[in-house]
Amino acid sequence: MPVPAGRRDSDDPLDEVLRPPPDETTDQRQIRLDREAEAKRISLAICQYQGGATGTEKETHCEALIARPERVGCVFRALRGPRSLILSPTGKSTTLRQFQRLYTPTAFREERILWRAVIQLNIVRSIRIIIEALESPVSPTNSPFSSPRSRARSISRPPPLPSTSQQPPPLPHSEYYYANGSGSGSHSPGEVGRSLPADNSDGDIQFGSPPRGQHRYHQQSPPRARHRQGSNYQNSHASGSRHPGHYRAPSNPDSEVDSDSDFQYHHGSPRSLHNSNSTLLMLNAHLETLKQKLQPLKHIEQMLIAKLVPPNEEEATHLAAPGNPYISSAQVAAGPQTYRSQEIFIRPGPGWKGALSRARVNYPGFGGSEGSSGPNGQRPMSAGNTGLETQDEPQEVLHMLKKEIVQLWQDPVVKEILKRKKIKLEQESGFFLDDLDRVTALKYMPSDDDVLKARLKTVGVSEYKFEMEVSAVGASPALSLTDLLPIRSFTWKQQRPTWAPFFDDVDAIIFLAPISAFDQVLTEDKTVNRLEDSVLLWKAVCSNKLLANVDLVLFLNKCDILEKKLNDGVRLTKYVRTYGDRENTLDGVSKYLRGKFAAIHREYSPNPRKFYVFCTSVTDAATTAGIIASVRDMVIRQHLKQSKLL
Ligand SMILES: Nc1nc2c(ncn2[C@@H]2O[C@H](COP(=O)(O)OP(=O)(O)OP(=O)(O)O)[C@@H](O)[C@H]2O)c(=O)[nH]1
Ligand SMILES: [Mg+2]
Repeated sequence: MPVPAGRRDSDDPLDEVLRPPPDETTDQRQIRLDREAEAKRISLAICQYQGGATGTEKETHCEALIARPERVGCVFRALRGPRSLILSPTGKSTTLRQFQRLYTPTAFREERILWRAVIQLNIVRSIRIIIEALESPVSPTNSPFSSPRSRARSISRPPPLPSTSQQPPPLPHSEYYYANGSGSGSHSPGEVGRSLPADNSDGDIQFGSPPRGQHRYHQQSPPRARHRQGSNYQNSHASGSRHPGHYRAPSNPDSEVDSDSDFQYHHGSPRSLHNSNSTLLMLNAHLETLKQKLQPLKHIEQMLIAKLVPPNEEEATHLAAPGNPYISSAQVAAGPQTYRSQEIFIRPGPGWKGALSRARVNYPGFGGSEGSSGPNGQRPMSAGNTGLETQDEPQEVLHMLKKEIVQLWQDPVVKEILKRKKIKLEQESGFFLDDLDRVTALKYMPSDDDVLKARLKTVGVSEYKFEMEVSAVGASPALSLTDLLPIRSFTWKQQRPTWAPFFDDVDAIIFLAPISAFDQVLTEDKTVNRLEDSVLLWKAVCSNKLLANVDLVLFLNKCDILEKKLNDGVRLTKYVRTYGDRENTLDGVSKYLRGKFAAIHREYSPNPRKFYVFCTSVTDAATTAGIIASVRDMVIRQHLKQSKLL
């Protein structure tokens, strides 16, 4: 029996839904056919990409898509698109930038100039941290935390909730659509590691830790240099004092804690380091002069903050204590804080970029004879006009002070003090002091890697919808990614009810565990090892019933920093007792941790589900592109499966 036009001879119940309406007009028919053609194009694009890979699973997937393009079109258009959530204490925004690089390479390239202000701010921050370190005394003793001699604590016992009555404010939610454009992107499938080493079959992992409540704060007289008049860098708060109120700021946030902390000379005695720091600063007139010369950076910092924070934002400074975005600058002002314990933050979304674009046109000379301004005085965002010619005072000042910045950073006394204070700027976010020649050049244009390395804290929940640029290679359907607040294992329970709506309809969770942080403690609770916190959080995510059917993608992140640390001789076993005497290499450590995380997933997941794990350095554009493409594929595949189309 012939099948009527627009009908399919099938007993598939979806055909009923997809069938064109019997009273379809010619115009409606045309619209439908156009949509189907577009859906087919997208499907084929996915398959072209996937066709580049091997594996029957992918081939089957492609065949299924090609066989039913109109159905796929229905999913992409009528239903919600693929969605995933990024959960992590750190690395979320960088991962989002990687997705942007892949999906909208032209937009990514055009926005690079806007990141110059962030990089300038990162440089200024590094300098101010150094100066603060010079001005504050060095604590003679350190926490015994993580000593091999301290007692071991199993991660199965969660840390107590912090004694805070502060409630998070309502979470702002914004949606950010990356516009279509033209450009290209390439990607290759990354490794999906599901095999586990036999000796890592259980999730038991033990960290060294001090007895609870043992925090030592040392209030010392500030060195005389801090009281010099005229220094804009004076910090009126003694570093390391106990903080009133809810927030207990450590004396040395983000510091690594090492029980073998005694200061030792390795290369003889540089200058006069044998006495106290105040003596040191007094004797070191050279550093004092440098400090004075670098004073304009304070003004530059204020300028940059004003540029980055949209004018309609209430908070003028947006200084937040790390890990605790709810500490406002007003609260910060009320209690002693070190400069280092605070960080500029922005709300997620395009706001700050808009503010920055507008700020650029306010510079004298811009939009004049160069003819570079757009129709409304806006700087046109085209690759041809990058804004590099625009007068940029912060860049000029950094360029002018490059020599002094280099001298400060390379000064042996500075190096020793930083070492003594366990401040490893080169391992911290937004570190550009080793690239000063390049990044302080007057016509400096940030590279892709610079944009990924730049640090700009975001506070709030944001959903980003990535739509592939038309000409991007390997086009795929729009993908939504939600960036949640920075989370800690102890805030998970508190904030989970607020996040529950975001868990709904999610196809995958991308979880980033910064495994390089095995020798660091949380800023909020110096008794909790950062790796331990990630493990606890992972356990909570795996066991969450709302997420029981959601695929999990685990990024064991910051492998580049991990490798450097291991090569520097920092031993994992000192902090993770269960590591025993295994090889202290990137390969050994990542295999071990991969096994532990996988075992927790197996043990705690309410239902069986897919689990993918990658060792990543998400700041590395080259290695991450393939992984991101694979993740995108998985999310799309899971989405189709959830929609019962695969
Ligand atoms: N070296 C290195 N740096 C990384 C890696 N991943 C992230 N970073 C850096 O770590 C810093 C923090 O990363 P973000 O992506 O801003 O972290 P986030 O999760 O968005 O943090 P919040 O905005 O505070 O919630 C950035 O400067 C990144 O460049 C990595 O794999 N290697
Ligand atoms: Mg962020």
